Amino acid sequence: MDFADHVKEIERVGQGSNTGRDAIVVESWRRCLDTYQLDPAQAREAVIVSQTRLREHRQQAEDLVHIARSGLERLYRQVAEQNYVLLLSDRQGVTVEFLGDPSFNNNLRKAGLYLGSEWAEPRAGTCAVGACIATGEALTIHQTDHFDITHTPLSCTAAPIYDTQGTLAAVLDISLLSSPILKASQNMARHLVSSTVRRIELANLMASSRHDLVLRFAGAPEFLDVDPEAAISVDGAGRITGMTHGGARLLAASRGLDWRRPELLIAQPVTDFFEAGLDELASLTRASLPQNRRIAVRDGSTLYAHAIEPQQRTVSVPVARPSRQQPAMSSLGGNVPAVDELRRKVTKLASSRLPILIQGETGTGKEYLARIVHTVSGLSGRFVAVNCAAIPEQLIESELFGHAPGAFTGALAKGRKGLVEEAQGGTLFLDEIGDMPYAAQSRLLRVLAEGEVLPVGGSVPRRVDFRVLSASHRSLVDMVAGGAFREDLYYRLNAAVLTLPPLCEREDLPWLLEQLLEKHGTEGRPLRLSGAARLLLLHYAWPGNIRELDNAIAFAAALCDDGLVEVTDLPDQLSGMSAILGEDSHQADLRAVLLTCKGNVSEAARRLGIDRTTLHRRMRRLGIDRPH
Ligand SMILES: Nc1ncnc2c1ncn2[C@@H]1O[C@H](COP(=O)(O)OP(=O)(O)OP(=O)(O)O)[C@@H](O)[C@H]1O
Repeated sequence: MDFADHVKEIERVGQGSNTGRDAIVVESWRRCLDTYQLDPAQAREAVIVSQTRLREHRQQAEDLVHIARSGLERLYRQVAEQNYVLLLSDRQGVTVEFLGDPSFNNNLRKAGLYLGSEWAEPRAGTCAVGACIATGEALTIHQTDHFDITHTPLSCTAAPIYDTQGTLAAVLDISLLSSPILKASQNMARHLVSSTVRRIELANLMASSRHDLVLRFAGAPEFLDVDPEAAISVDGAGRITGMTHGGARLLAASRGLDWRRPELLIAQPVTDFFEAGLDELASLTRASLPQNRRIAVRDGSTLYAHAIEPQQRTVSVPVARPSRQQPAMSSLGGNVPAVDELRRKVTKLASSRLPILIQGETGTGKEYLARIVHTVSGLSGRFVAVNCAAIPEQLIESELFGHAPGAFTGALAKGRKGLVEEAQGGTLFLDEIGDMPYAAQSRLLRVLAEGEVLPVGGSVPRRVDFRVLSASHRSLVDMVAGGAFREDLYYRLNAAVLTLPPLCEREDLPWLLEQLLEKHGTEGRPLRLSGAARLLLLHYAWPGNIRELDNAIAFAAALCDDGLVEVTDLPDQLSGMSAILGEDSHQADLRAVLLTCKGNVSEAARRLGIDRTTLHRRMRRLGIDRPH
């Protein structure tokens, strides 16, 4: 379909004709024409917000992104081979998290599939994120369903993420730059996105309901403990305090209410919706088999339920908030030779103020190490981290070096300091330095060589004094050879090199695991692992390195009962492995305990808190022999 036909079709729909599009598309086109007064004949470039606004949006979405990350990364791994990119946008439609193949960066950025792109309907016209925000439904906006001709090559599928109070909090989207003609090709994508959202909402509800009883529901007992469809939280007085979107729909359906009106559900007595008292609901714990945990809903249907007791906590700490403290040298790793060697190097280099290039795959802890270097160096200024890949190309110079008064139309009249000056007396950490555009590389080189920064549009340089650390997961040497990275800048940045190994090579994995169990536990009470969960965590290949491990533990912390992480609380890519091990989790748990006790049944029974006869009976039932 060419441009003129596309505009004509939108105009016909605006005049009330039916052109065979889905109702959801027709309604969005009408909103674009009537409410936002957009002109289909005028193509608009994708809008990318400034780095400063992006930072604000990301900060607001931080908790959610942290909880969502494990789900996002898993989804991305499932779809990346088909060339999908993944966006998480906040409720204003601003992309706050992005996962995509960096080799397509330029095309993706142009298409608006990037960090900071703004996808609200009034800005971008009909698109999946915008229509999802407007309707609250999961949907696909395929090619010419888009209002704006700029976006018609794309096929985008999005699902809303609701917070525990039933308000739309974010949108998860997967998009293709080019796609098969048929819209039906995206049905699987919708299914994948929706199930990821379900798990993210469940993790979010678990993380925010530590004092409340959580009830999870499924239509079939087999899925209850592994992939519940809905969940709600209930306080000690039996009132509903939170819900996943599935939970909202379930509650609303049980009384013939509208799920879009969460105020009719939140704070209502749970007994209004189920044929059961609070005590009865609270008794539906894992102590009884899933098939015995049936519960009658007020609309006459039957569900299976799983009650998770509130966790006893004295201080309320949001479990999902990442620590903002500067890590100390001791937190670099366990006492193994490779880490000791790294520690020795860091101690020597930290006080020298030499520029250090930190190398390592993504998620190996490059920024974490940079923070340690900053702590150890004792510099009095701030640690300022800049992700060069996240700043749109046209803004990178003004973000880094600031701009002089009136340098841009619409820019602040007073001018603004850049991030380089914010690092005055401290450390500037340039992450993904390989993504810095060539022109900005030249300016950075001048700053480093002369100790002066010249703001964009300015004529008077200002003196700066800071330590520069940089990192890249790409090989800068190759980039220099290919002419994409300035050789002279490369030599300025890598006066010294620190290399972080991938997680699968780290001998201190058990130590790291303990740190993260402590980090994601409640105050003074680290998370605990079942034997099988520990085995899986120690044997998994960890393609995503420490970040993936960190996310997996954050995810498990949100899902687990009473601080004990079992196999079913781990992200799917791990819990799936238990089938590979060929054992159910009880069997693997017992086996692990027996192994650690070197087959001593009395000791194993003591650790499990049961007597020896019971342990022998369980071993017989599960077909386990004593290890020799
Ligand atoms: N030694 C460590 N101990 C505990 N947590 C760590 C350690 N190293 C890294 N982490 C955690 O792992 C996660 C990833 O670390 P970081 O962001 O530093 O990785 P990165 O290599 O900079 O990633 P990217 O290449 O994507 O920028 C963070 O949540 C960080 O807190």
